[in-house]
Amino acid sequence: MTCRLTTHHESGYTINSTTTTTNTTRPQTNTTRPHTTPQLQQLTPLVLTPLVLKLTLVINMDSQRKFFVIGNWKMNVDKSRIDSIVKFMTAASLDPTTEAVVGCPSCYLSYARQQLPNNIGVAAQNCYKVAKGNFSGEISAAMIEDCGCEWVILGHPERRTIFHEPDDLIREKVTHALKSGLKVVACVCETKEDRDEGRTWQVLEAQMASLASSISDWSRVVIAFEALWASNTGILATNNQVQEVLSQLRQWLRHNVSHSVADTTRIIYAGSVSSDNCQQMARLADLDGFLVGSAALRTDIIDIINARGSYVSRIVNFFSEQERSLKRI
Ligand SMILES: O=C[C@H](O)COP(=O)(O)O
Repeated sequence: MTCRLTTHHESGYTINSTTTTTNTTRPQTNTTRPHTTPQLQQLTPLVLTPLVLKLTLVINMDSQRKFFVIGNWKMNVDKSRIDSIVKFMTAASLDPTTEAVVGCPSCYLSYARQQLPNNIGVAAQNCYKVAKGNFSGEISAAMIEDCGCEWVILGHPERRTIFHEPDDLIREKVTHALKSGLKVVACVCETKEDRDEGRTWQVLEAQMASLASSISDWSRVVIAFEALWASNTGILATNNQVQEVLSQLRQWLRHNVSHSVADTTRIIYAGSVSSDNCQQMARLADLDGFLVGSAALRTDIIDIINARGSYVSRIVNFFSEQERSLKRI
């Protein structure tokens, strides 16, 4: 007998439990309890024990979208702070099923790359739209690669709001970065005014349309949505608010790019993500990771990198406990 149980969780995980027993028919005897259903009869210890012993849990970690966490240091580090962050990140046990990256100021890109192990990527926090020229104060995609880094964050909400970068400029930067071979964390965001005035989706849709027109290879792009009103304001976005936007972003990709891009593109959330809220959010169906600011400077980043793994561990532990209980019947 082969029994396949599939549970699809809101996180996007699928747990397949496959059990196999021999096909021998057990003779009916009077020892069968009269009030048990056929299903319960199957669960008698004699049958159950071999079943449970042969239980294999196959965790399909939605292999299409590897969990992605980027800790953005912004302008808050120097070499000594980088050293201390590197120390606690390298000492920790990081979930290998999460892709972990740090966002580093341009002057420390080489330094951070040299200090960090290869399982932690390094991203620049911005770059310009051309390879070289007279653009004082800017850096190019080629320079980022020359520093040994493979990621760049573009259209960060602070670039959009403080430095007034328009959609067109961000689009040109994304086009150039991808053409140069970098991978891009492309950000979209909403402000408090956008939300209060009910134009969240209108604003995000315009940003997405502009970005999408610049993206030729979606496999090298992660979309980051930031609720600016929930970043360092003391207000936290609820899980429902986050899931609602992420789901709309995925639907937008489905309708305007392709089903395959919608299914495979990672969409991550930013806005005061910390040790306290990351595990709850890691369960959201359309959430594939986090863009983290202030918590990336603290050991919180370890919990955040491990947030989805911890959720899976809890599910595995749950099944193990069930197995132990059934053995005790
Ligand atoms: O780059 C990170 C985002 O701006 C979020 O920052 P935060 O986690 O401090 O709110």
